[in-house]
Amino acid sequence: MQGAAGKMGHTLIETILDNPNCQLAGAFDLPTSVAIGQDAGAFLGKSTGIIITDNIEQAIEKSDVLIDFTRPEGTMTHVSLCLKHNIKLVIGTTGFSESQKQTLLDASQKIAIVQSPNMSVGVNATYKLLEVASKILKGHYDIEIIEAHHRHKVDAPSGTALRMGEVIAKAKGWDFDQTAILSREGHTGPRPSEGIGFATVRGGDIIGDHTVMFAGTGERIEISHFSSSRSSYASGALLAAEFLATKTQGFYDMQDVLAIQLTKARGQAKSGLTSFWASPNLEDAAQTLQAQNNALIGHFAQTVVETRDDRSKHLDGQADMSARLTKNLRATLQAATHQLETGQVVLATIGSTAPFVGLFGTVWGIFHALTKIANTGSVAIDQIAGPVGEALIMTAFGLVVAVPAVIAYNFFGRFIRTINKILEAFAADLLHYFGKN
Ligand SMILES: NC(=O)C1=CN([C@@H]2O[C@H](COP(=O)(O)OP(=O)(O)OC[C@H]3O[C@@H](n4cnc5c(N)ncnc54)[C@H](OP(=O)(O)O)[C@@H]3O)[C@@H](O)[C@H]2O)C=CC1
Ligand SMILES: O=C(O)C1=N[C@H](C(=O)O)C[C@H](O)C1
Repeated sequence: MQGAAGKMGHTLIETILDNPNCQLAGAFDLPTSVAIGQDAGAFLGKSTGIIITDNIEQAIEKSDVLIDFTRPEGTMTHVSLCLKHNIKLVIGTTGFSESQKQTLLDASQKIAIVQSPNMSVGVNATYKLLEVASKILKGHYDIEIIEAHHRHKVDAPSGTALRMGEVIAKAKGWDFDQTAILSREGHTGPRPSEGIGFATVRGGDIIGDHTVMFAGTGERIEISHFSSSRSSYASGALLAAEFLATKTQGFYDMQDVLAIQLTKARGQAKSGLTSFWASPNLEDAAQTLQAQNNALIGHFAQTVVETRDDRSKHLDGQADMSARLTKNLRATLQAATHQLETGQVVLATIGSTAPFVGLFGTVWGIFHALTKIANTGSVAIDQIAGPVGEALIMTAFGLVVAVPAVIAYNFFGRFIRTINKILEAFAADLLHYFGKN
């Protein structure tokens, strides 16, 4: 964990300590930080045994993944260390220049990197809403993005606002660099119709608000996301770290990590099969799939190659090809399914817990109404209406959050089952073709 004493550093440490799948292996910060020498959990009153150090090499020694929420110049140093020690990287830092972005892309040829200006599930779902809105609002709707953050934020517009602009430009078929109006001042002239305007607000402790306005004639549509805690960024970063467990190299974003990109996975499954069966041999197939960044089908091809070449004297290597391939393909299939289901867990949790928030509200409101009646000894309507009204609002809130999550869960579930069927059939074909020799 780099930037361990920062705002995101603290939220991440807290989230890691609560996550049974992750372990804090090291924490470091700048030599000037007052936290150097302290236990990483000290701010929580906890002892983790991990001391915050300014010696990065020492801190990353025992790590699988480095999580970086710092500044672009810090990230550049961390990338070169990760390359040196072959460590995977989750990057939440924003504000990179074009050449810094290229450095990250180059590094991803050798190590696996997830980089996203916003790791929250909600913001990544919002990108999808923006894509749809941009496509269906075909008339004259001017697009403006307004973002607000705390007074300490150093980059503007926010990485999220810029990504929202890129998503919209892509959906519209516009060139983002040509259409983005990053700021306005003085005599600007009228607004161009093919333009994406940006406005930045900085103040107080605002965690992160983004609103995209589609302003038409006589009407306006707004799509907003408001963060009320940094924990959604932190849990997204940990999902990204888990996602990297099966990756050796490549450049990914949260759309790859979350189930939102299941459509992409289905496309990959179909196109990967075409490339695989069109290849002259297994090695070529594995190479083509790697070049296409098609890990989904690529892992299956790789499994067949590795099983065929396994000459080990362990029990594993002694069984006949059919038995070994069955076992290894089963493991590959399970890993692929687990990967596809990652985002499902988040949706299932939201869908199953949100109604309880509503139920809690109902119980709380009725309890208050009864307490008032008991204290005053009278049953006046104004004593009941307030608490029961609040109870109903809480109940409605629980349902408003849970219902879309359950719908999304079912929708993605159908997608996953379709992809699984494709992969199962492919695994059976591979066994049939390569299981004998
Ligand atoms: N992708 C996402 O979901 C999110 C991204 N962010 C991004 O993460 C970054 C950090 O945000 P936040 O935690 O709020 O910021 P903070 O300023 O609170 O924390 C940054 C930390 O990084 C340290 N740091 C600063 N410069 C360097 C450097 N050159 N090398 C190494 N470490 C350095 C700071 O040390 P010191 O304090 O001693 O200077 C501090 O500990 C920002 O770019 C922000 O935009 C934030 C939230 C969510
Ligand atoms: O600096 C922040 O705080 C945040 N930065 C990210 C960004 O620039 O988009 C993500 C989030 O909005 C919080």
